Amino acid sequence: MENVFGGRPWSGSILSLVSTIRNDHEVARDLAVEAGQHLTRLRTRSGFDEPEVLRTLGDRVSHEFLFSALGRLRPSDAVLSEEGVDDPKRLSARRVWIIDPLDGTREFSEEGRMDWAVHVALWENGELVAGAVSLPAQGSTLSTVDPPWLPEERPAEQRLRITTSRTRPPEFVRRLATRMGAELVPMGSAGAKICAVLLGIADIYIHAGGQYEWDSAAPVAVARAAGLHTSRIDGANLTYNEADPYLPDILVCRPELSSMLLASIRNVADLDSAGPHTGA
Ligand SMILES: Nc1ncnc2c1ncn2[C@@H]1O[C@H](COP(=O)(O)O)[C@@H](OP(=O)(O)O)[C@H]1O
Ligand SMILES: [Mg+2]
Repeated sequence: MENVFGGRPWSGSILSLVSTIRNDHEVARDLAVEAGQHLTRLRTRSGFDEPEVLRTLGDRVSHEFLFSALGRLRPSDAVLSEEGVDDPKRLSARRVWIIDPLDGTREFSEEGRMDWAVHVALWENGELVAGAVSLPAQGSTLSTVDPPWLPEERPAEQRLRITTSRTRPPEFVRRLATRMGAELVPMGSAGAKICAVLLGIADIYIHAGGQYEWDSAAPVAVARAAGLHTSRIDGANLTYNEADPYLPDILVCRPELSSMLLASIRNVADLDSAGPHTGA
């Protein structure tokens, strides 16, 4: 029997067609993984003698791969990328991919560091609906295809671990950690830090003082799917695909810690505004 195009029966071609149709979760995961493979090859080929060149090439190679792959796989969707020109069409688009082609660019250019990531998220009608963070140097990818199980709750007597920027930790996070008797876990890359909370390496990620939507969209999509608390540090919702993609602060933590943390953050902020001698 011939098919409508006069060729051989369909069975083989349907199977191969089905295997190439991926849902949005799988697209996010597969693209994050493949971009990570490009970055790993680049790192091996280039070495670490010229970190600035490696950083520039890394941002560009990964952005170009992701941008063209999304153009092929999801031609009707808009893209907001850290490394791309901001296309105003995204503001009226129903679906927008928010990507950070290389998060933790500084760490990527330092030999031996494993705290850098590729972020791919999909925003649809006001919500993050899919996301993936690949950690190529750690050999792992966390995604909404199969969100990770949260690790066991830690016994109350154990010190909480707050992961924060390795190179620019906000001063108030240091004060918060001191007041709470918590330990700081410095690390590069917002994605790597949120994955550290997902994997039980830390309990809390806090940032303030500057960041953009692409730094957190994909890891927040995975964190929410896994059941973590995600918000601004004043407890407000994190919203994405805003006209201005600046999203300067974030709190990600195990859900049972969120009320206590938001109250502690408020206290530290109140003390800060009361005067420098009261803050420590
Ligand atoms: N004050 C600030 N202003 C703007 N971006 C910031 C920032 N602090 C951190 N970031 C961005 O957040 C990501 C994680 O930073 P950190 O490792 O210091 O925690 C980095 O993304 P990129 O590596 O994609 O540029 C970094 O540029
Ligand atoms: Mg980033």
